[in-house]
Amino acid sequence: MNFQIAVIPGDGIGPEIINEAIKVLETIGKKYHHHFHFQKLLAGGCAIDKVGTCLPDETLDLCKKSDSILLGAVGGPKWDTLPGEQRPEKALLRLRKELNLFANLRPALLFPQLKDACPLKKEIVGNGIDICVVRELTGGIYFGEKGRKSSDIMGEIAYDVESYSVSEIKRIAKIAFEIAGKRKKKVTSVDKANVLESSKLWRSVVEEIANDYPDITLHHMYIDNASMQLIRDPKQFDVIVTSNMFGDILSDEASIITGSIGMLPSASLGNSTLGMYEPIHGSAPDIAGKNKANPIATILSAAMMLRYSFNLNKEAQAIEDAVTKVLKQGYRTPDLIHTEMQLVSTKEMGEQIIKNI
Ligand SMILES: NC(=O)C1=CN([C@@H]2O[C@H](COP(=O)(O)OP(=O)(O)OC[C@H]3O[C@@H](n4cnc5c(N)ncnc54)[C@H](O)[C@@H]3O)[C@@H](O)[C@H]2O)C=CC1
Ligand SMILES: CC(C)CC(=O)C(=O)O
Ligand SMILES: [Mg+2]
Repeated sequence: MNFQIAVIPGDGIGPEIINEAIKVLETIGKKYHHHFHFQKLLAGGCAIDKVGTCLPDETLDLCKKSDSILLGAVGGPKWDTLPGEQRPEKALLRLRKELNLFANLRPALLFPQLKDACPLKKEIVGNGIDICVVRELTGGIYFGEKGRKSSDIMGEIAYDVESYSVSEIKRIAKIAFEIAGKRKKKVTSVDKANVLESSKLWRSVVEEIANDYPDITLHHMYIDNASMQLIRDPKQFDVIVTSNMFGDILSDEASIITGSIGMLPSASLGNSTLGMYEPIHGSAPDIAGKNKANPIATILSAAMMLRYSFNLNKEAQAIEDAVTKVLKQGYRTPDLIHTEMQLVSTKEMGEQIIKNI
């Protein structure tokens, strides 16, 4: 089969990790007789430098026309002083919004081979950690009204508004319950309903949706407690459903108990098969250009693309199995390294995964 993939390498480590994911997909294409056509597109800081805007119209158009999108990361210190609307990160927010990719799935899976890289005690980790964070992606505080005003009494004021509609909460809650139905049948909805009005609505709508899923257990948890429980006893979680900002933060926290932020992939989905797939991490300016970044999160994101956008389940599994084998063989990028392991670069990790497909 033929698939048109829009590729946005972006900034920092973006191009390095994307190159490895493309090579992995090409290998899968050859082995299973699919033709993946990659079209590299500009977005982020590199687009600002080249054409003066973080999301050129052409990029958005071609993304809309493609079968799926694979993205590295955008942003970096070079563009940090730009006003919010012009920053590279705005490209990402616009892509998510324009393509209506409201559901961000972030599976936090501790590979058994990485137990030594997990900072938690062995008795806490037990047989492993397997959590799916379902993050609302096109609403909440990242998209609310924002601005500056001045007050005679307080001086300059900056504000960002968090708001959620019933329909936005319903559609993300349904996705979380559907996913939980295929897993351990437990949803933890994370909010701050003891303080925030938007969270009170969130909680009541999630409860309403839960009535349609009688075999799924629903728990509510405040975000502050959830952040602590994730470290104290991560095994209590199956599916976590939460708002845009809480999900952003909690998934970075979840990533480190799987060994490294370089391990966590994501799928951003909407109502069609068009999805955007990207690692959960950013452009990692501190290691950019050094061939040190862990490409596994991006390669696993490519596997999610095969599964969710193209329905190529055995091909996705082949990538995931190859990652497991490489970890078993002891290959580690610097973020995962500990004693007795074979230190490899970004490129070498990609090559080892390809060898194992
Ligand atoms: N999806 C995206 O495009 C995102 C972009 N950003 C942007 O990225 C830039 C840097 O943000 P930071 O807060 O530093 O977060 P970051 O996720 O880029 O990096 C945080 C830490 O994790 C490490 N790290 C990240 N990915 C890694 C990988 N694959 N392998 C090994 N180590 C890795 C970095 O070296 C750094 O020490 C900012 O401009 C930020 O706005 C941040 C998050 C997501
Ligand atoms: C621009 C940010 C919202 C990106 C980010 O941190 C994320 O999606 O995880
Ligand atoms: Mg983030």
